[in-house]
Amino acid sequence: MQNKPSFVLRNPSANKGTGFNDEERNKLALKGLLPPKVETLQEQSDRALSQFTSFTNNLEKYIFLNCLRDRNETLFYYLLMNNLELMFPIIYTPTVGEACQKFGNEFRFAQGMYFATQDKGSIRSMMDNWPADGVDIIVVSDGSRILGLGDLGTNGMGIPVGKLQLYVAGAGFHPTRTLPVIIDAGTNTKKYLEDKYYLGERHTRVADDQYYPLVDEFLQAAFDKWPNVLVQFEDISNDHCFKLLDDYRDKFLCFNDDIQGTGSVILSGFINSVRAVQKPITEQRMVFLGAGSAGIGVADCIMSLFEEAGVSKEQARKSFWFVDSKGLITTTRGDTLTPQKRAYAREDYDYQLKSLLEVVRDVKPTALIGLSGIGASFTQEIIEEMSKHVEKPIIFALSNPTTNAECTAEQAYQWTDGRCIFASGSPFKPVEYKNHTFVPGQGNNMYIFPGLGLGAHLCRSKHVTDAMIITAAKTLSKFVDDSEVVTGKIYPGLQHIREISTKIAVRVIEKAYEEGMAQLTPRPTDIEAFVRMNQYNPSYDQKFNN
Ligand SMILES: NC(=O)C1=CN([C@@H]2O[C@H](COP(=O)(O)OP(=O)(O)OC[C@H]3O[C@@H](n4cnc5c(N)ncnc54)[C@H](OP(=O)(O)O)[C@@H]3O)[C@@H](O)[C@H]2O)C=CC1
Ligand SMILES: CC(=O)C(=O)O
Ligand SMILES: [Mg+2]
Repeated sequence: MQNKPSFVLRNPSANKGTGFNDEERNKLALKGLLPPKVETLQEQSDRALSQFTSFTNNLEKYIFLNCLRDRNETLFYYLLMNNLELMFPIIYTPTVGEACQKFGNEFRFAQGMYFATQDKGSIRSMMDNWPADGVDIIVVSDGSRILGLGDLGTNGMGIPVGKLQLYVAGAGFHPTRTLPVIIDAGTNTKKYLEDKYYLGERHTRVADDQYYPLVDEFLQAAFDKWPNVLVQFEDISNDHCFKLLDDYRDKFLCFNDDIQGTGSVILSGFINSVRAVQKPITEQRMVFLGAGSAGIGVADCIMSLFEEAGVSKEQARKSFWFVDSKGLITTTRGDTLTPQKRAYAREDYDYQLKSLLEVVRDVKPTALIGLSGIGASFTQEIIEEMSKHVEKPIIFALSNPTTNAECTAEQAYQWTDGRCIFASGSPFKPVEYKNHTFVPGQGNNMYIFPGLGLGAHLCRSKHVTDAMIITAAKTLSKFVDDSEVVTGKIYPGLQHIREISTKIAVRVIEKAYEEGMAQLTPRPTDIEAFVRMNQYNPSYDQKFNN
């Protein structure tokens, strides 16, 4: 079967289905294997869209799209790129969360690679099994913190798969050169260990003395096999993700999306919020609910605004209040803080504040940033309390998926009487309130990582630096003009993601040359043209050079 030319119909990267023309059908011995009509990509896409919309259930839509991708990659990306706003919430948050939770039950075919504890010592040779010629980008998770849904073990594979689909549609990585990876170090979620359909190794998570060598072997193998690859760490619990980033960020081309990608996208939203409320960063009092990878990553990025305003780090830290599962993080709380929390722990509290409401009463924040994974934690009482003291409250309910959002868009607009600047991690529909339509922004790292990754990869950057993360944020913020910002719009529409990613990639490449990180020589004379030339666009006559 594999040797027959008609096998092309079973190869998603080569398959055109009814798009094969008569000449191709003759040459590839496809005559009789397809219905007579030769269709254009647009005609195929119209049919696929009508099939997609016929499903009433989002998980079925997710399965439909992934099965389509497995049949005809070009058609899948063509459809996706022409229906971004309709389909991103399916292949990505929120539906991807449900798909991960039900991964074992809904499994149909394998995507990506799995490296489990039993594979220790063999990872490099296993990589030779990957069928594609080369790999430019890997998204790797160990499934330990999937969105706000907790430890899903190998069920987390939906996240690297979805993020890479965004890398292709959003930035233009070539689909055949992307590799989703799960490091299977076990799961501590009893439900999955007892689920007969669970597909991972059936044991609790291994200890650090097994975990770190496993990840190290994976990284060494990946960079040995694909020296120009970029590795994105994704949804890895905070007991490991900070150390992994510290250990490898100056060794390999890699970054952590939840720390740095989220930091960048929320910095961008914050830059525009400051424009919208017309109060400088130095007058902002920010309360964070959640001091994990995302919360700390965001604060570290927002710190750059203080630095630019000439404020010392020590002084700037006084504008941040962090609340975790034990309450306000202070140096006097009596527990041992991680280095990341210690950096933002308040030194000026000789009393303890246990709840977010108490903190909001005490601090009178101008901005409330939710990265806790705890749905509905911004209650009416909390938001109304905040609104008493600030004309235009900045409310970011950033946890994913939608069920884990700290509040909904509708609640935020209603409880602030339409005065807030609102963003969420998963999309909310526009809200009608008092004869006004409010369009909530989606503060999600999907606006950053595709362009950041493309830029860093194309110029063969040695590493991903903080300056690149900040540049990406600023580039994104400029996609919203002053007339939009005054209406409370802080993020551009998703339909512009290609253009945004292209500009981010250009700025990242420029930064990489400025910092001496770019290894591509000679430097392209026209960087934007160089980026555009290397972007994948789904078409049946696509010629790809990289
Ligand atoms: N919009 C976006 O682009 C992104 C959104 N996210 C979302 O942010 C959320 C958090 O992600 P991440 O930071 O990586 O997760 P972490 O597990 O690293 O951090 C979660 C934080 O929330 C705190 N927390 C948990 N429960 C409570 C509670 N009841 N009250 C107060 N604080 C609590 C934890 O406290 P403690 O430290 O005490 O355990 C911890 O500090 C997820 O839902 C994720 O989907 C993440 C990345 C990007
Ligand atoms: C968006 C994302 O990366 C997360 O929720 O983890
Ligand atoms: Mg994530």
